[in-house]
Amino acid sequence: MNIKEKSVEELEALCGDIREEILRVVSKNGGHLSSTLGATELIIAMHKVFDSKKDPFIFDVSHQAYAHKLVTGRWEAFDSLRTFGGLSGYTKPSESDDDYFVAGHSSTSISLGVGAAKAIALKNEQDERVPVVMIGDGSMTAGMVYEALNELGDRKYPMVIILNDNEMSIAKPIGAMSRMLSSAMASPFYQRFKKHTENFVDNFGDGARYIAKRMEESLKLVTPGIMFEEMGIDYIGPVDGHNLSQLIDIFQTAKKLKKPVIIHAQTLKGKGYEIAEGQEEKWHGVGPFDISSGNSAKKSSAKSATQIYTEALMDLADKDEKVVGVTAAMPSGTGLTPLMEKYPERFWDVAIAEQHAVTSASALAKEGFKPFCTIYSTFLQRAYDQVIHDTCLMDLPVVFTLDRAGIVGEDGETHQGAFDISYLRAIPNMTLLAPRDEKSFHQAMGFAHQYQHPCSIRYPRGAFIASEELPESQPFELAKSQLLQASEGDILFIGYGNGVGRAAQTAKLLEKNVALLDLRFVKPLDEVMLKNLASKHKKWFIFSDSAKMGGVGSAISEFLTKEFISDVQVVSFEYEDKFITHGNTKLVEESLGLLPEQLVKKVQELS
Ligand SMILES: Cc1ncc(C[n+]2csc(CCOP(=O)(O)OP(=O)(O)O)c2C)c(N)n1
Ligand SMILES: CC(=O)[C@@H](O)[C@H](O)COP(=O)(O)O
Ligand SMILES: [Mg+2]
Repeated sequence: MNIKEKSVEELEALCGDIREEILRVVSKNGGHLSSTLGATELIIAMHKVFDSKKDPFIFDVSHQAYAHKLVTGRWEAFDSLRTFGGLSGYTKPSESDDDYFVAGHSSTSISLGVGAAKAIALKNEQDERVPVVMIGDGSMTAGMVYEALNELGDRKYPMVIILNDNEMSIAKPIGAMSRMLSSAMASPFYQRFKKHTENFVDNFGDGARYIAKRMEESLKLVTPGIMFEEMGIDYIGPVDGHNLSQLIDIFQTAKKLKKPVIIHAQTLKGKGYEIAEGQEEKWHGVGPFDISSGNSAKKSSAKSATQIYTEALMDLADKDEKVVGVTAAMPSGTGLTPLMEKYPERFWDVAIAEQHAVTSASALAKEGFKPFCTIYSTFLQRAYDQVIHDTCLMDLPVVFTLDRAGIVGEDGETHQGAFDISYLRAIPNMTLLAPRDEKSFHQAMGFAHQYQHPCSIRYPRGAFIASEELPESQPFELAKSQLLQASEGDILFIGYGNGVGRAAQTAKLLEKNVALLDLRFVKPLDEVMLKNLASKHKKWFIFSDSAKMGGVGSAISEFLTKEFISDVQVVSFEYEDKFITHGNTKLVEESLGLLPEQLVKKVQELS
C-alpha cells in the first residue's frame, strides 16, 4: 500500500476502511479497540509524511498501533490478531521491519527515540532519518518520560513526538500532567492569539519579539507548550488529531524543523464507533463483542481472582480504616474501582507511576497505615528498586497484591506474569505467599493484613484452576504449608498458588496415588514439613505458574541443598528460560507442554 501517492481524500477513505477492519477483527478476537480507533488519522499522517522503512516509528505501549500494522503489509494477516501463532497486539520487530521496537509497558518511547536520535547523529544520517514517536496522554504520566525529555531538551536531537491526547488513560486520567495538557490556555483561541501576535511582531524584528516573549511569560499563560518549550522542545498544538490534511501539513513542518518538537494532537478515544467514543474505560481492552449492540460475546461464569481480591480487600477496608490502597492507572483491571468509589480518601489511582506507587505506599506504611499496593505482576517490574530500597530495606508492612501472575494470554511476551517469584524472592525481609482458591485468598489477605513485614500475594488472570475436591484451606500461618493428600508412594506433587489446581488435575490423570502439598509460602518455606516429606517421598514435582529460574523449584532445591538432602529428585513444571508468546492461554500452555494430560506423561516417564 503506497500511502505517499494517495490524496487526502483517498487517505480519509482509507481511514474509514481501517476503522471497519479494526472493528471487525477486534469484535471477533478481542483487543484494544478505542485506543486504536482514535489513533487512526495520526498514524496515516505519519505514514504519509515519514517512512517507517527508515525513520524509527516508535509507538508508546503500541496497543494503539493497529492502523500501522494494517498499512505495513499485514492487512491480510490482521484476522489473526492476538491469536496463538498470529499477529501480536503490540509492535514486534520479529513480525515486521516496520515495527522498530518491542513495546507493551508504557512510557519507553521517548527514551527509545533519544537513543535512536543519538545513533542517527553518530552515523551522520540526520538528513535522511528522524525518529517519530507516538505517545498517549496517559503514558505521559510516567517518570521515565521526563528523564528522556530532560536530556532531549538539552541535546536537541531532531525528533518528532506526537502526543495523542484523548483525555483518557485506561480510566479517566488523573494528575497534574493531564490537567495541564487539557488546560484552558492550551485552547485553540490562545493558539490563534499567539500565532497572530507572533506574525504581527515578526514585522518588528528581534527587539519586539523579545518583548512579546517576555510579555507572554509575564502573563504566566499556563499552557503545556510553555512547559515543553521551557525544556527546550518546540511545541505545536493543540491540533485536531482527526483532521488529516492539517496533520499532514503540521508533520511536514515538524519534519523540516530538524529539532525536537512535540505535536499535541487532541483525539477522541474510540472515534468511529459511537458506543466506544469518549471516556469509556470498558472499551480500552475488550473481549469479543457484538458490534451492533456492543454486548460482550463471552459470559465468564467462575468468579475471577480479581473479583475475590476486591471482596477480600473491601472486607478489610470496612473493618480497618488503616487499610489503604494504590493502583498505577489500572483501577478496573486490578479491581480497585469499588474501593476508590467507597473510600476515595484511602484508595488512589496514582497514574502510570508504579515507582511512585511503591515508594508512596512505603511512606504510608511508615505512618502506621496498611497499604495494599495493587499492581500486575509484570508492571511491578518497573518498580523493582523501590521495592528493595523503600519497602524492604525499611522492612515496612506493605502488601504487594500481584494480579495477572502467570500466563496472561493474548497480551503475550511483554505482559506475562512470570517473574515475580524470581525477582522478589531474592530481597531480604520479603515474604511470598499464594492462595489457590477463593477461600484461601481471603485467608491469605487476612494473614497479610496483620503481618508486620513486606509481603507479596500473587494470583492469576481470570479464575483459579478449580480444586474444590481438595480439603478446605486452613488459615494462613507464616511458613506453614498444607498437606492436601498423603500417600505411601514415592511421588510428591508440590503446588504453589494456581499450580495447586494444576497439580490436582494431573494427579487425577495418574493411575497411582501421589502426595499433594499446597506450599502456600515460597519464602519462607515450611522446612519442617519439607524435611518430613523428604524422608517419605523421593520424587518431587513442582507446579507453579512462574519462571523456573529463581522460582519455586529453585527455592525447593536450595532448601534440599542447604539441608544436605541429596536423595530427592526435583522436577519443576515451571516456565523454561524463554519469553512466552501471545495467544489463548490454553494454547500457549499446550505449546509449553504444561497441560495436565502432557504433564502426566512426563511424570510417568520420570517416576
Ligand atoms: C508500565 C505500565 N503500566 C501500566 C500499563 C497498562 N496500560 C496500558 S495502556 C494504558 C493507558 C495508556 O493511556 P494513553 O497513553 O493515554 O493511551 P490511549 O489508550 O489513551 O491511547 C495503561 C495504564 C502499561 N502498559 N505499562
Ligand atoms: C495495553 C495494556 O497494557 C493493558 O491494556 C493490558 O492489556 C490490560 O491487561 P488485562 O486485559 O489483563 O487487564
Ligand atoms: Mg490517552
